[in-house]
Amino acid sequence: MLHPSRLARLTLLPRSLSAMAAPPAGCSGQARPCFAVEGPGSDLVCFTLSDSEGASGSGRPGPRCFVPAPGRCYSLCVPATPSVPAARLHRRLQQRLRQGPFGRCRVLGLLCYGAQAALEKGFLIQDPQGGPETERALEELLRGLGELPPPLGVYEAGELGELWQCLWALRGPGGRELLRRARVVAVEEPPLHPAVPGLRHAAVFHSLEAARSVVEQCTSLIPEATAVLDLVDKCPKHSKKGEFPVIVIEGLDATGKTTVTQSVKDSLNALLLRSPPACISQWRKTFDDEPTLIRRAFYALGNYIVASEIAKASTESPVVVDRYWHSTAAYAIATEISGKVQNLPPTHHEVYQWPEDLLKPDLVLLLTVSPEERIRRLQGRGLEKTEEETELEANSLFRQKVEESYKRMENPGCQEVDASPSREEVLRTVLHLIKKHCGSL
Ligand SMILES: Nc1ncnc2c1ncn2[C@@H]1O[C@H](COP(=O)(O)OP(=O)(O)O)[C@@H](O)[C@H]1O
Ligand SMILES: Nc1ccn([C@@H]2O[C@H](COP(=O)(O)OP(=O)(O)O)[C@@H](O)[C@H]2O)c(=O)n1
Repeated sequence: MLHPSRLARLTLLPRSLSAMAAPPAGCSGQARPCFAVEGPGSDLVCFTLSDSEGASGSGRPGPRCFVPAPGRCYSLCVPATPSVPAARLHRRLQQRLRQGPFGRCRVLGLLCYGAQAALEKGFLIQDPQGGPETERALEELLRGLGELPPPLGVYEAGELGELWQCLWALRGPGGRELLRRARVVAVEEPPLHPAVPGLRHAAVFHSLEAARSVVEQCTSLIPEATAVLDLVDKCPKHSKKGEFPVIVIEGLDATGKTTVTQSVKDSLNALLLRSPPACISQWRKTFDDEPTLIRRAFYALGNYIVASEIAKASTESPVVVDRYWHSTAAYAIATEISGKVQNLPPTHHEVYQWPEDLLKPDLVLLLTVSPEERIRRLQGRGLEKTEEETELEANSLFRQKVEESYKRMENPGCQEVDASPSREEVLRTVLHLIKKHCGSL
């Protein structure tokens, strides 16, 4: 359970995060918070709250589709502060909303700007049947979080067809207080996806220290976190590359990375490494089940461990690496940015830049195949699919966002290789590029 004093602290944003707290341009100047509902389609549906009474008040009519007639609609949000307790609270709510009385509801991701324009993350819960059960269950869920539970938003249609939000603070056993009642008014989708400004704090880590401090916050909650930190701390800091070339192979699952890295290893007499490294692979499942903040910090630390392995190995032979920082960043960006490819951070954005303290490879090759060929290869391989792989298959938008994020990476960027031809031809192309970029081997 989250201690109330901790919950209160979560609402205070550190100064460095003030940029992340700014409401999107489409919502600036609004006294009331803005909301953006994510999915299930590729568009964000954005709305804000207005003081004006009645259906003829300012702004476009509220997004009525939120409240399924004759059903009801609710929202709950928690601070998006990139802290382990906040991330775990969000995850806990997400898991609870998949169970029991919420089974009949549609649950959509919600991003909003709360007090002092601080970004909050939460859920819009659409109950198609209405009735008191869902509201009762939500209250119970929130009260179970401690003495200062996040408020509950209840949406209802007015007599003139307008949409209202009532925000309730839950007090004492069974008590509640109306914090505000305001009209819901649709606004334009902001030019920048609301999750973009926070990416560098919540999902894409640009220094060992940033990732390390997240995993350090987990040591009392996740026993494996201490073991990961022990391994990281044993690695020399600021590893430097040896004289032999270091080649990274990136790409979506089943694009041929394992096949190519193995053949390059044999052809060049190279050492083959992979990220995450074998020494932390046994804890992958544990961290994959954690919220983004923790999961991505784990993979980021894996890259620093691999960096020290690369540094050592590249003094003796060429090194080929199966996935590295670009994978960690591209998957993190694609999972955090909902909706269409256009919602990704713009090209040259800071999230696409290589971390200054991480050993840089000489060459990064991005293997690409058509979605159809990828699925054929996945099926041919016949291995059990991970949750993320299943999502990739189901969600071609997600796949496009991962691939586009890879392509936007800079310093070093990824050089694309069409991996659709035969294994032999792909290997020839890859060896040719290595020779061109890294000289004679
Ligand atoms: N060029 C290729 N043509 C046809 N099949 C390929 C080719 N490269 C790899 N495969 C097959 O596709 C599947 C996925 O390849 P793999 O190297 O395991 O991809 P990844 O490591 O990127 O997940 C494997 O069954 C592999 O044998
Ligand atoms: N360097 C890395 C490697 C993997 N990952 C994560 O691990 C997943 C893929 O790993 P995997 O071992 O299944 O990769 P393949 O076997 O498909 O090459 C991605 O979806 C990423 O979420 C990461 O974040 N950073």
